[in-house]
Amino acid sequence: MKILTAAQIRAADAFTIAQEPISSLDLMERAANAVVAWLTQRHGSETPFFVFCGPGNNGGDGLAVARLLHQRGYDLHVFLVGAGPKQSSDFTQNLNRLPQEIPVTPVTSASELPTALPQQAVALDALLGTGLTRALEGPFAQVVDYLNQQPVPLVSVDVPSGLFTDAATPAGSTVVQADITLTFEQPKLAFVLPSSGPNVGEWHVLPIGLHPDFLAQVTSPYQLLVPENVKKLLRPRAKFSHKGTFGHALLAGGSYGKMGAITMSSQAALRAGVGLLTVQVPQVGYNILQTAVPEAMVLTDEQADYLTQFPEDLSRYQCIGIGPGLGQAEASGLALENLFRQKLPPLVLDADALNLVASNRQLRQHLPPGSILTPHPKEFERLTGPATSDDHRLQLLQSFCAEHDCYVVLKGAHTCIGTPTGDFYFNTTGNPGMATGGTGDVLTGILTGLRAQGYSALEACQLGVYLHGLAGDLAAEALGEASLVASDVYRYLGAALKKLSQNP
Ligand SMILES: NC(=O)C1=CN([C@@H]2O[C@H](COP(=O)(O)OP(=O)(O)OC[C@H]3O[C@@H](n4cnc5c(N)ncnc54)[C@H](OP(=O)(O)O)[C@@H]3O)[C@@H](O)[C@H]2O)[C@@H](O)CC1
Ligand SMILES: Nc1ncnc2c1ncn2[C@@H]1O[C@H](COP(=O)(O)OP(=O)(O)O)[C@@H](O)[C@H]1O
Ligand SMILES: [K+]
Repeated sequence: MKILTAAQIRAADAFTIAQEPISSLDLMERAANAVVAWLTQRHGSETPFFVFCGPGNNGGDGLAVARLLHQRGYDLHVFLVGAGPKQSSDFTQNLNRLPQEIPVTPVTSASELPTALPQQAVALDALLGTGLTRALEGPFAQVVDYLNQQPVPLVSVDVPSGLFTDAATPAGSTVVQADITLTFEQPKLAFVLPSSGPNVGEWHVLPIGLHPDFLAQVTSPYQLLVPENVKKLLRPRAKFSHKGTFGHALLAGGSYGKMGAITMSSQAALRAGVGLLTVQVPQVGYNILQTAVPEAMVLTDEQADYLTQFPEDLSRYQCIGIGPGLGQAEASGLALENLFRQKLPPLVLDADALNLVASNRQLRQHLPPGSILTPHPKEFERLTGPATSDDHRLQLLQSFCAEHDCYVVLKGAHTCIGTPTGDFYFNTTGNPGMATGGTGDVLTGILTGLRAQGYSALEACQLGVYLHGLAGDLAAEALGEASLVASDVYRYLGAALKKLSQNP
């Protein structure tokens, strides 16, 4: 699913109005109906709604929602902020359509608001949407400060008011802290970035029938990984296939005290469906691997505690994953330098392999093209230098991927896959239960296992990142977020694969 800018959404709106055709007022009605359907499914008519409307079409949505909720027997109170000469015509028409029984209070300062909203109420933020042009001040800022302090669920229509959707929101400005955001047709870039995402709360995309021709032809470098698209990448296992059909992966890593990392990567590669797995570990890891992962073959280094070499014959492997638990011994760095000089199958580089690359210019310059790198933000900034904002981080991601012709899986709440072509894919699965040591090692194993099966680098990234998060979600559903540990993620990988393949 594409992520569009505010200008593209306005163009989609205009195209739909002209081509469907539909009046802008009726399009607003469709949007309001979608919001009302969502709200009434979750809140019975005993819930009073307090609806805060700005002067533009976002406020117009709020007024239409108020009318439709009233028709369904809900108690409402509407507050108007900034209405006047600038109000949009659809706002005015919806204000005129508002039944007289609904109390309407124009607000010019916070002192005109109730001391506190009743605890059983829901507040609806329809102050400003994608038409925001500057940081909030005056009555808008006062009302938003007030809303952020109320002990009631706060639901934003389209966008939390005060949040810039496709540019950085000025530091220190007032922004709605939504519990829920009901956004129209397409998610906004600000929803998936770490500095603005927390304001959005849980978000849901409500289709409002924007014209499919426009959505098909509009281009955006930003996409969301959604099950309908990711599912298409899955390759069924043919009846007459055998273990050779599904590739032979090599995982290399582990060091004294860090054998768990490579052990979990190994489990994950197997659960991702690889045909054969060999694991190269220092001698200290031999018994551990053979006991914990009996399905894997194990090669040992001549060193006891860390890796100093890679197997001589690499031609038998379809992918090599390097890094989990590797450590940063100088000899491991030298082994990596030697490796990068050879003709190689596709690589997945993680953790200390990335730290070694970051600290060694030789390695950085000879990064094999087509490699997949899986840094968390700190590892990423070791590779590129510090990012000053979310936008800057995306720029760094784009230039790093282009310069090194590689794929970077920048891990986070919405993991972002950067590509050499400049396209970005944001993940939609995963949960805070996955913020626990070792879940990244599991991802490395999944990516290595998929790449070895013949998925392209981009396919492996999309499928692997999505499935990893989905496995985490299924694990959290069964066990709760706090107790989730990394090994649960590979234990639920089979269930995630099954769920994705059965997605309608
Ligand atoms: N296709 C879709 O997705 C559909 C979208 N729809 C809805 O339309 C919304 C977009 O509506 P919109 O363009 O009228 O903009 P909106 O956000 O209401 O505000 C504009 C007004 O606010 C003002 N203003 C701006 N910044 C300000 C500030 N800081 N402080 C104070 N004022 C400020 C600005 O005036 P300015 O002073 O900038 O000239 C102008 O008067 C969208 O989010 C969705 O809810 C649906 O109805 C149907 C289909
Ligand atoms: N809040 C969150 N929501 C979704 N996914 C998360 C969240 N926190 C962490 N994750 C995921 O968990 C993994 C953590 O990886 P990483 O930081 O490398 O951990 P480790 O090095 O301990 O293995 C990443 O895939 C990341 O996307
Ligand atoms: K809003």
